[in-house]
Amino acid sequence: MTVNNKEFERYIGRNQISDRLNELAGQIDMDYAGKSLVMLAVLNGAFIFAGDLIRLLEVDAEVSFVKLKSYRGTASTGEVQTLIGLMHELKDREVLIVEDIIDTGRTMSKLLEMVWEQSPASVKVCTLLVKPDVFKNKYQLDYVGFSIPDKFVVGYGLDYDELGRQLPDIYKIKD
Ligand SMILES: O=P(O)(O)OC[C@H]1O[C@H](OP(=O)(O)OP(=O)(O)O)[C@H](O)[C@@H]1O
Ligand SMILES: Nc1nc2[nH]cnc2c(=O)[nH]1
Repeated sequence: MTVNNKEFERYIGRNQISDRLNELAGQIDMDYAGKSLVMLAVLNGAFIFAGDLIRLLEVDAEVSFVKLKSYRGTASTGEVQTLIGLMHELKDREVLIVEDIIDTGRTMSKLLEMVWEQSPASVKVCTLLVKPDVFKNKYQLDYVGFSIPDKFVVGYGLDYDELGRQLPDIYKIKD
């Protein structure tokens, strides 16, 4: 499979993603039983994951978005830009941040600071993917779909220079 002239191979299939989402939704429903949450999804990459996950939840869930950007091509720029900031009243709310991937952890670190400034009742992080060799457990991740090696991935919302987001499976770059 080619995206923008780079070769990728299938890595996590749609059925595996779907099974894992059901498990994550079950855990979230249990943890937030009797409460309502605000799902804060990080654009662009998390739009598909957040859309699929929210439809599996039984607890009351509002949805809100921020748009942050740090990647260019297949590498982090080291700088996290806020393209759309927080729009939702988060004071005293139970906030569940939803990301497609945590790599260096810089994007999430910046977002956690932005969210805690709003005095929410609680903040938890749900990410579909994490690269533990890069992230090195810098802070707590409450819900993780899959831990993956330090390889660039696309599909299921994740892009390579904006292409590949529409792929239903997740692909990793060929060595
Ligand atoms: O842990 P980090 O090293 O900060 O990387 C993770 C971030 O990188 C990706 O976003 P990207 O900057 O590619 O923007 P996009 O979501 O619009 O594709 C991804 O969606 C995360 O937000
Ligand atoms: N598409 C994509 N975006 C990322 N952002 C941080 N890591 C990655 C990755 O492996 N793939």
